[in-house]
Amino acid sequence: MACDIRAKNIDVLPGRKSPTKENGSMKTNVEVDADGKSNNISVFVRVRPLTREEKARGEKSCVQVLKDTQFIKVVDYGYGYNALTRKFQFDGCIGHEVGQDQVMEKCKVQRLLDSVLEGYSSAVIACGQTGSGKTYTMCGRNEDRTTHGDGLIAQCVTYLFEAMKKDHSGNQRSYSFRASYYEVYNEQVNDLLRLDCAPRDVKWSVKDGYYVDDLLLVDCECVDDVFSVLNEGAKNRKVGSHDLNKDSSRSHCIMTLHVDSCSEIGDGAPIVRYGKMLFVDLAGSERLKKSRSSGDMLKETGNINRSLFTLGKVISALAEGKKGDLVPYRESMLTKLLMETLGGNSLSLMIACISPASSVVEETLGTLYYATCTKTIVNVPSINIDEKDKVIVNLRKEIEQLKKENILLRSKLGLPAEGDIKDNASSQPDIETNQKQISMTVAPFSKSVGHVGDENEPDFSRETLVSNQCGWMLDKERMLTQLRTAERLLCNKMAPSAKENSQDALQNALWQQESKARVIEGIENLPSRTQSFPNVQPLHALSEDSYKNKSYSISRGRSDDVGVGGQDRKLRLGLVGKQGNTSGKKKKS
Ligand SMILES: Nc1ncnc2c1ncn2[C@@H]1O[C@H](COP(=O)(O)OP(=O)(O)OP(=O)(O)O)[C@@H](O)[C@H]1O
Repeated sequence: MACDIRAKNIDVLPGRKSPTKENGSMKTNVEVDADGKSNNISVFVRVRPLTREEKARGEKSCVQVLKDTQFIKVVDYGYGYNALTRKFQFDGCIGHEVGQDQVMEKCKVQRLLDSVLEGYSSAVIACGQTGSGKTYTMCGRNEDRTTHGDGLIAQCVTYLFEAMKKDHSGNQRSYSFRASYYEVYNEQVNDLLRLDCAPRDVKWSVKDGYYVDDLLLVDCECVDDVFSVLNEGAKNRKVGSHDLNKDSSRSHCIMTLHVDSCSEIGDGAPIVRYGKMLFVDLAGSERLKKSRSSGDMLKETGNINRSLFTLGKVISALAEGKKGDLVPYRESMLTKLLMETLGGNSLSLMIACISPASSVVEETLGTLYYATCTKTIVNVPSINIDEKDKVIVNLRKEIEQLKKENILLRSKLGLPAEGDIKDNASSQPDIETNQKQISMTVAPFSKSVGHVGDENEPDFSRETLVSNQCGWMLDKERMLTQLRTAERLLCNKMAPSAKENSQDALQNALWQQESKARVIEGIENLPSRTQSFPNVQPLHALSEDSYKNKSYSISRGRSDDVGVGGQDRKLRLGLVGKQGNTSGKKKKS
């Protein structure tokens, strides 16, 4: 393994770096998590009990979870009387006495699932040597591999569906749920839900990074639909038998749940968020001397160990703070597909599974060093949202900010509260009338900001400020109306020409916002009477045409080109699925 924390000879391994915005962001268009969520990858350790065979061989347990459950102690008896003890610290350690039903809570997976409903990408990765309990943790006890078992995936799916039902966000939301399941086997990607097709291609896009092309995405309307997907995948994944595990996974398996949520805030356009939950069950590293794999399994073991070695290199590079091309993601298929999860924009959690058997203490220590490196990796979680929606969300925030500023200015100027002015489209003539009345009231004192009343002397009289403030207020009302119209048009998916109009309206609103921000900035920084007056112009001094003739650029989202192929197919399990890439965003009609 590439990570050389062992060389530093640290017994209790170091704490976390404080989250930084710069570390490891894969995307440039991310919205940084504003809720103060921890951005480090969380790492938990799970120790399985000794198996019947191990007990029969007289194996001793060399692992102990300490009382406060953040520390774990490993005793290496290989040194005879001078047994070497090493202590590690993680977010949590789960002893062999802890049952399946407590794993989700102990590992604080709910936090990740709630984030998925908010539109974040999250991931749970199970790692560890062969036979350490990764598949058991993720999929549960499914000896015949036909039931979903009581593993973490099943519990998470149940939680997600219950949370969607409750919809405790308070917003009116509708959700759509889709699932895919694939494996990375001998550096090839196989769709576990369609065995009849050739290995899938892994492609790259600037916005989504690496993704599996043309993967079957199954629409799931209830928990049982997802369990059917789980069972189908579990049946089809490559499994082999060797001395360390009779049901050993020969591939890395990734199950993805896509949770798209559509929320309507106020009377504005609905905002679509693309949440995603990844469950990664890695194949275990194995020593041929101990596993005694043979035949085809030799090649599989070679590929598993090679890809895990690259994963170790990636983790090690990220832990050292390396970025960009210095992180060797491209060296294996597995690390390409985990790019978002390790050092990307996902909320990630690793469960390092270990065996307590003293005969595999070296492998156990290896897993714990690996996990220690991982906990120093900082991700930059972001909500997955279309560019168009992002513009709307940002405009809404800006409007809220301007409203607050408006209230403040009004209270300073002793003006009545804002509610007196109607703000819907039908009130447009009223606004005009209001404007006239206000202009008449303040006419004797009215001078525009930027106009110099007396040759060199700018007019800072209270009346001028009142006049300007009134003008800006009316502009704001008009902007709000335009923005709402634009939102409504976008929302109603109008004809292309109408879309153009709505785009214009949105652009106008944007431009007016910018101008207004400049004007407000101007008044906030009013110079003293002896200084020259800032070169600003009140918004109402500009005609509609003057800003319509300007050219503006608004970047459009890629929602049209990252999509799910439209062709419906019947799964063997009787569910209707759609082909698509793992980015999972729905293609717009
Ligand atoms: N926490 C646990 N409690 C009881 N039994 C467990 C536990 N964890 C694992 N086991 C048992 O240990 C054996 C190996 O587990 P599992 O197949 O999940 O290992 P794995 O890490 O997925 O191995 P591989 O990498 O070879 O696929 C299984 O028989 C499983 O039932």
